[in-house]
Amino acid sequence: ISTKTTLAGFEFDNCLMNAAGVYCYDAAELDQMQASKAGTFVTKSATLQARTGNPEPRYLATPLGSINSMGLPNHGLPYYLDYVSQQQIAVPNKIYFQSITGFNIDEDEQLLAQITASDFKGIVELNLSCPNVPGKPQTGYDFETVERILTRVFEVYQGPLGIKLPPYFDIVHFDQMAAILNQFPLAFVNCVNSIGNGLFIDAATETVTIKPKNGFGGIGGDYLKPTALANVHAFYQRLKPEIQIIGTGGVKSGQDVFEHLLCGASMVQVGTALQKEGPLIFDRLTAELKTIMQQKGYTQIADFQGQLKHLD
Ligand SMILES: O=C(O)c1[nH]c(=O)[nH]c(=O)c1Cl
Repeated sequence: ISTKTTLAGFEFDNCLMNAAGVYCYDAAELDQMQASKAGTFVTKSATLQARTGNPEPRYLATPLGSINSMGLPNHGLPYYLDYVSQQQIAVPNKIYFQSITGFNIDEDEQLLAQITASDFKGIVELNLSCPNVPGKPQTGYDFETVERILTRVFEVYQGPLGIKLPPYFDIVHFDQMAAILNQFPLAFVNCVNSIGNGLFIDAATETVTIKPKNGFGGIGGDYLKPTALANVHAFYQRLKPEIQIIGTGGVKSGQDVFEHLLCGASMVQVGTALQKEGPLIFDRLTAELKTIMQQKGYTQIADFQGQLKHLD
């Protein structure tokens, strides 16, 4: 039974990896991802300059998930390009993901120019959905800007590239976004980022639980799964077949992985549960997924990927 997958023309030994932001801030965390059963890793979203991010506390694990307002803390793009360059030599024949996010279209272009000038051979994940930079809207909710950015991106960058989208909650938005995305040679669309600007409070102290933005932050975990599956399936149904789907959100069991694949995902990312359990989670999720596949008589992901049945 195989859990390997293909994305952007590359084969991965396992269809599981981290979600950007989790276990990917520095070399120590990325080394742990490299040593895990994950098929590959994506770096923390990198910006032109290193950032310390928002004041702490800025992350809280809750019984059903997590809330975060990290504020894009990262070492800057050169740091991650250097790390990936080393890994391309140390662990060759493996394709890595570099997540990037600019604060405007010119920064996106500069980030891509740096990647082009480097020896990076992997896949770019352009993050259009950070909900936690005070004063900055989530680009993914501004459809005209998304179209403008993608037009410029594909004028300047020739390598495999996909985007990380926020969750949408309206069928018309799925239709409108898909119509925009189908114009571009995207390798993938990653659905979804956290649900932006949720609020988790402590009734005992009558206080919010994270410091930035009066306690408002991105919501992950169990709360997110039905929305994540809907976004994966909605875009799977609407996008041209050349644009594959990465499924992210609410994954903490092999069944959750199976559900994302059934909805149309080709790769599945793990965030909140990885933060809680650590990289050994990939051993557990892979074993649980294989058990489910075996019980159903499947030997490879293609046997059931995207085959979610409707009630017609
Ligand atoms: O606060 C963050 O760093 C952050 N947090 C998220 O939940 N999603 C993102 O894309 C980012 Cl960039």
